[in-house]
Amino acid sequence: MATAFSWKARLKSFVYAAQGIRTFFASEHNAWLHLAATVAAITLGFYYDITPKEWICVAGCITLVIVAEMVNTCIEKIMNHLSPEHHENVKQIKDIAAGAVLVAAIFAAITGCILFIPYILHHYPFN
Ligand SMILES: Nc1ncnc2c1ncn2[C@@H]1O[C@H](COP(=O)(O)OP(=O)(O)OP(=O)(O)O)[C@@H](O)[C@H]1O
Repeated sequence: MATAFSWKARLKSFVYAAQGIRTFFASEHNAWLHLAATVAAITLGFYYDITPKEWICVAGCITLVIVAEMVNTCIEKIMNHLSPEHHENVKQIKDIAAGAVLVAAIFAAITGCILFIPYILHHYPFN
């Protein structure tokens, strides 16, 4: 039977999720790289005064990559916990999860180039 709805329980879930985000950024080296890329993209966005639609693209890319990395981290931790010994299936699972992050990061990098290169060329004409 479902338990009764409780705002206190919902608030607790929110706090636990925030703890998860804090743990991710405090302990994962890849998270620091994503954070550095995020700061760079936001700085460029303000510097070139990009449009609201372009901000949505930037925010979407940042979110996509960070969410992919968080899910990848979860999969790594689950596999390390359940199957610490070497196994070919574990390798495939971990590599596919890492590949998902790479796909997201390539998409974000391509989007960043399409978005920012015209601004850079416009502000610094080389000819
Ligand atoms: N238990 C395991 N069984 C088989 N292969 C594994 C196992 N653990 C890791 N691997 C594989 O070994 C390689 C290196 O994994 P490892 O997690 O050390 O590096 P990584 O992906 O760079 O990790 P991190 O992002 O934490 O630095 C990857 O191909 C991974 O799939």
